[in-house]
Amino acid sequence: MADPGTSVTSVDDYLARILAAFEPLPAFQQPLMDALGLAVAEDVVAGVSLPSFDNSAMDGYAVRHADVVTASTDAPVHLPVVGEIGAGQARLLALAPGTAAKIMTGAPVPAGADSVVPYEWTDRGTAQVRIEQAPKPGQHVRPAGEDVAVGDMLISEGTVLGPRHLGLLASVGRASVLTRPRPRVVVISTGSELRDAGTELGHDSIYDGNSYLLAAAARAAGAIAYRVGIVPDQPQAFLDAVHDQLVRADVVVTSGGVSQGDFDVVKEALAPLGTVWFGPVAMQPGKPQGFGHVGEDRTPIFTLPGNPVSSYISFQMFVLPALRKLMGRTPYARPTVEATLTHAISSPPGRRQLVRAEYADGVVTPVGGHGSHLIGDLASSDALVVVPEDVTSVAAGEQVQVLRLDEEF
Ligand SMILES: Nc1nc2c(c(=O)[nH]1)N[C@H]1C(S)=C(S)[C@@H](COP(=O)(O)OP(=O)(O)OC[C@H]3O[C@@H](n4cnc5c(N)ncnc54)[C@H](O)[C@@H]3O)O[C@H]1N2
Ligand code: MOO
Repeated sequence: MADPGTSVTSVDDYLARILAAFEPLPAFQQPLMDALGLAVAEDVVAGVSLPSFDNSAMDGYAVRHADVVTASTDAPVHLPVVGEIGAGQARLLALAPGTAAKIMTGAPVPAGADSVVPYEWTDRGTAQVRIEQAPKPGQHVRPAGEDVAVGDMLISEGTVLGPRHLGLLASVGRASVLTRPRPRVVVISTGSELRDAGTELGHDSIYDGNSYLLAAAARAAGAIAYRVGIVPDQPQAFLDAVHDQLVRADVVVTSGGVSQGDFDVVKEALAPLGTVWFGPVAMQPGKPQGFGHVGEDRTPIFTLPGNPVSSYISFQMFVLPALRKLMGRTPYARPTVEATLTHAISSPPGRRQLVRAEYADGVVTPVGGHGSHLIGDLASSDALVVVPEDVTSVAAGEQVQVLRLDEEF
């Protein structure tokens, strides 16, 4: 992708070229709490069974079913109590016929016992117990291996680990799990007109929304985001900022400075390197794009357009799939869902248009105007209607494909 492009590249070709430039990050054993939200890179097989020994489901008395089978309120059975077994205090290993042992929930059922009588069916005796109701054979005993057997497949490769998976991993004794790390994404905004939120604005300056927008999108995608903030329209300052950041970057994302202007700093600084492709992509918003590699380690760099909506949509279309590939998460690109369009849309021929919209229950409503500067409208939307390249108008009531922006996938 070193040659500067002149002809328009299709969205699909551009994405395919980008994805071909990424391989999943190498996986390593990470402590469980660090693995939350990461894709597991191994098939996890149970090394122990769960429960790992027969244990009591109730506080009560471990007995042999045959000894208490006749017990009733009118004809209670009396048994001598020969010991007490608390969870984690397995002193009594075997129970002789005709005896009972106090047992607590979770404690191992002694050999010889096969059932547990809950306290509520007894007089809670300590030397001798009066039993007024018989358990069924095996009742209130949780047998070893009932839940998980040694060798069971617990979690298959590629699963994104959530709280329940981590609980299971810890329950089978795993302190760490093979997972791919979160990619580190450095986000840089370019533009001499930019000021950081919370500072004074001049008469011709604007607040830098993009570095927050993109860093937050990277974090929401599961990456670690470093928001470097603003770099002015000076090629050397830009190159210095990029090179300063490479040490902590798996991916660099910039915004601004990639179209046809006289101060398009990103293009001016990177084009001479010959390692970054710049060109128009057949998409609206987000026509001017750039992607390539910088620095000794050939760190991937996405140079997104500066208009906030273009920047965000470019992230969704190209950066997000690349980050997911690095993380070993599939599918790479956000899937579409079908919905009924409430209002007609027109679209330029030859470009895939992504229309800001609100989605609810299979119905999608366009939000605001087409302008790529309308970040207010962007924030009010939660979906993008995809109008294909060869479609120039869609009528109200037609079925369309929609990208739901806040959906996990
Ligand atoms: N003669 C042409 N002009 C433009 C073309 C074109 O084909 N020919 N393409 C337009 C399109 S489409 C887009 S998109 C923009 C992209 O321009 P740049 O990537 O060079 O971005 P800038 O010029 O730096 O900024 C564009 C716009 O966005 C505002 N901006 C930039 N950074 C931020 C930020 N961090 N936070 C908030 N807003 C930002 C900036 O002030 C400009 O208003 O080019 C068109 N022009
Ligand atoms: O194609 Mo630019 O990305 O909108 O306004």
